[in-house]
Amino acid sequence: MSQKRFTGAKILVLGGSGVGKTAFTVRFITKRYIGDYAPNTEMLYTHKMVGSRDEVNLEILDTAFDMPNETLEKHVRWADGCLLIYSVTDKDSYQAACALKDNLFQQRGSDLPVVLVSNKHDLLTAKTVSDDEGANLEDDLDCPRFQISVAEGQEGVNQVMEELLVLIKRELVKSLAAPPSSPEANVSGMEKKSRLYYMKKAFKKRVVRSRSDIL
Ligand SMILES: Nc1nc2c(ncn2[C@@H]2O[C@H](COP(=O)(O)OP(=O)(O)OP(=O)(O)O)[C@@H](O)[C@H]2O)c(=O)[nH]1
Repeated sequence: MSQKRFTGAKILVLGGSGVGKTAFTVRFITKRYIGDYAPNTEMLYTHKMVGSRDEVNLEILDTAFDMPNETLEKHVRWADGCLLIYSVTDKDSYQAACALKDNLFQQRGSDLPVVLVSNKHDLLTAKTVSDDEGANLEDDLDCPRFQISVAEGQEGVNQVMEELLVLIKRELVKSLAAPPSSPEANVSGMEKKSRLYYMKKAFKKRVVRSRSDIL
């Protein structure tokens, strides 16, 4: 990402097997839904978004779910923002998203903008992931969640990308406003963020527990 102006961003697309990572990426870039994609392949796409005032160059990395851990870590370090996708018809993909969430937090604290995407909402009769489970993960990630169908429409895909770009821009502004710091200071800042995140989670759990004690 440019250090002074928002001219581009690196976007990581993560999620379990067959959740629609490629369908999402291809739909965003080409505005088409083909329906049949090469399974389990990693692909880096580049895409230029031309607005009324400026251009933004996007690199979008559509990942394969079964990548080695070192590859995942390298991708997470590379990214300016991340789409974490699960399928509402596939509980395993929800569990995979939960595991990926832990990985993102361990590496980047809360400084990596994430948008959670619950896909395949055209198949609600086959739904296996509840709204509460989706909301819990959204809460844990402290990020926006969109419920979409890549198959059925372009609008949800565009909204997801717009939101992620807003969050990435916000993170850029924040990093420009922060005083320059040493690499050591960065590490401890990140640890502080992770610690804060886990404290927040523990506090929430305690509040829920004491509420259920009262009831
Ligand atoms: N019904 C429905 N099918 C979808 C939707 N999005 C993707 N699919 C289908 O789900 C299958 C998997 O989609 P992909 O885009 O290949 O999923 P992926 O996450 O890239 O898969 P891997 O790379 O193999 O992990 C394909 O048959 C898609 O057509 C959706 O919103 N609704």
